[in-house]
Amino acid sequence: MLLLISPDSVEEALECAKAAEHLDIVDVKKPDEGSLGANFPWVIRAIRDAVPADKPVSATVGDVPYKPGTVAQAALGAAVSGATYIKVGLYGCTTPEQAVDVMRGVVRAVKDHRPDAFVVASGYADAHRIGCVNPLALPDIARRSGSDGAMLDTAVKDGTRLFDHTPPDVCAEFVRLAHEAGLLAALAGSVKAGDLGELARMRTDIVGVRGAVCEGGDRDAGRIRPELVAAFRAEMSRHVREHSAAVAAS
Ligand SMILES: O=C[C@H](O)COP(=O)(O)O
Repeated sequence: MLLLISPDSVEEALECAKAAEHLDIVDVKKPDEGSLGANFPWVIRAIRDAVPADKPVSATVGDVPYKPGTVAQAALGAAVSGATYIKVGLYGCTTPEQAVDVMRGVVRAVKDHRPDAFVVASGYADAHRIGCVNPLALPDIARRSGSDGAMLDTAVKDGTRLFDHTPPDVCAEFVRLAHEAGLLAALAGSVKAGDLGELARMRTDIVGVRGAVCEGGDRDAGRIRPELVAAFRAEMSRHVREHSAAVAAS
């Protein structure tokens, strides 16, 4: 299970860099522009320069509208700026067809520039609150568009969490469908250390967090702290080890 951490600035990325040994992916976003808010190209570039070269940088392209051309161009901007994971929040897509349209444009724009980049189609666990595509439609959207991964986050950061909207059995089905389609499955949404057992058992590939590694658990007012990243990682590794031992014993 990989750990993705989302700083909102170069300063926070430097805090992440202090905990580099405990994380796998540094994810650039701008939370004040939405759950998957896009940051400026120069911030992505500066964060790429600030974190160790062996840590991939991910960037969110935004909570995007159904405008395939606009989104493809934005995704290319993120890739040109140094991100190798490109995450697109399919906020304005109300049907799987619209979402596939958007993601096909993104895949082409990004992979023409950088074939080894990793494109992630992101939906929302609380899709019912915003009227976008259903969480379980995401793996097929990612597969049909040639994306590399499917992800769920929460659209509304109001204290409700991934499992409040998409219970563990539905998340497990999401992961199963993603794996069946040959994709990586990423889950986020105010995930806390107490969720890691479930996430390990369902064989989640990437867990994305911000609030849980910020001071006071506050993703807005709190800042990312390296010691919280280290503690979260330790808990994650413990659950992965326990799950592997249980599988080996069964
Ligand atoms: O991609 C991960 C998100 O930044 C998750 O943020 P959160 O844990 O504060 O919901």
